[in-house]
Amino acid sequence: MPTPGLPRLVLTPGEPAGVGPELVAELAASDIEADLIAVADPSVLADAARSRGVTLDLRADDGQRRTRRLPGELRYVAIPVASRVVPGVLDPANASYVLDTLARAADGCLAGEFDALVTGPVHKGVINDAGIAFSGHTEFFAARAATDVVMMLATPSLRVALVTTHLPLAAVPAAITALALERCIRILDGDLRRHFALPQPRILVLGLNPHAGEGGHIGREEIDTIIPVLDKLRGEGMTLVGPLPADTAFVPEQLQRGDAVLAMYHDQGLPVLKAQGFGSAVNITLGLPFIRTSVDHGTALDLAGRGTADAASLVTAARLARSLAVTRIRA
Ligand SMILES: NC(=O)c1ccc[n+]([C@@H]2O[C@H](COP(=O)([O-])OP(=O)(O)OC[C@H]3O[C@@H](n4cnc5c(N)ncnc54)[C@H](O)[C@@H]3O)[C@@H](O)[C@H]2O)c1
Ligand SMILES: N[C@H](C(=O)O)[C@H](O)COP(=O)(O)O
Repeated sequence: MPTPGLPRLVLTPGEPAGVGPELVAELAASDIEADLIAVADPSVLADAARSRGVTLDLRADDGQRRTRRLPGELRYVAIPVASRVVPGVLDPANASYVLDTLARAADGCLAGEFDALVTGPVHKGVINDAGIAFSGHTEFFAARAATDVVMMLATPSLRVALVTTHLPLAAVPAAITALALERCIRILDGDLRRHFALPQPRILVLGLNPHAGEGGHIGREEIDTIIPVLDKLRGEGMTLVGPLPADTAFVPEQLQRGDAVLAMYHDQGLPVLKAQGFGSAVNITLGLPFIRTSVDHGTALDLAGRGTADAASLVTAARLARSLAVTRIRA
């Protein structure tokens, strides 16, 4: 079979004052077998590489698929920042720049220009401070691709997916509707089969309330919404365990029963995953028509420009994106 060449991974460094640009430089210095194309201001990448002590060979992307990339080679699609970047100092003037990089990268994936997207961390607060409503990459790409998605974070031994993502805790119960839960489980089940070679995924579904509602005495969402959806989908052949009390669902004996945990909200599932694997976990958006992986950490403004931030999560995210892209290209 003729080799199609290297997979083309598009990278968005995220918040320019955060650690994202220097981590992209570090990734580019690695020997990952993929072409790397950053959508960014090339001067931000060059400054970040210098601060990291990394030598980059930066060139504009010509759209061609290459068969070889040497460590240090990084292509770029240029988008200029609006305001000079000072590491560690947020500037709302650059919020549109960040979103423009996400939009360009996603559109390139949708058009087949790139094989997968790997994102660095954005600062949600500064984008909102600039007057632009934004709750996260996951929601942004879902809107861009006009599809439903599911956020899942993974370490080598734990996968945690979320029914709801970035919304106030007070808004969570109303967001867990039968429709939303059913859509979420269908996407999770389907993408675990498609991308993770699990022919019959076993999903551990958490309850919303303490003790999964204690038979209705500590909340009724399990009885009124979650159990009926699980029963319906089990009837279609899915393997769904639960709803489980969240406090004991992550003990090793329980985790052995499943391939992924489905948490009802962000801080029900992610603290456990990050306590186990912070810095080397990957965030994957399921349900998109393109592959998107991301770091498990934020902008780490306290570390920006120092050259000490750990690139492990970005490197792991890029390796997973590459592997998923190669599988897709060969299929
Ligand atoms: N993938 C993303 O886009 C993403 C993920 C999480 C948080 N965020 C955003 O990042 C911003 C800051 O969030 P936060 O302060 O809660 O989390 P954070 O991950 O930026 O920082 C938490 C702690 O972890 C450390 N840390 C983070 N990344 C590190 C790395 N690569 N190497 C070493 N140490 C690292 C930081 O120094 C800090 O002490 C927020 O706006 C948040 O929304 C973005
Ligand atoms: N919820 C993610 C986390 O805590 O790691 C993070 O905020 C990034 O989410 P997006 O990929 O949707 O920006």
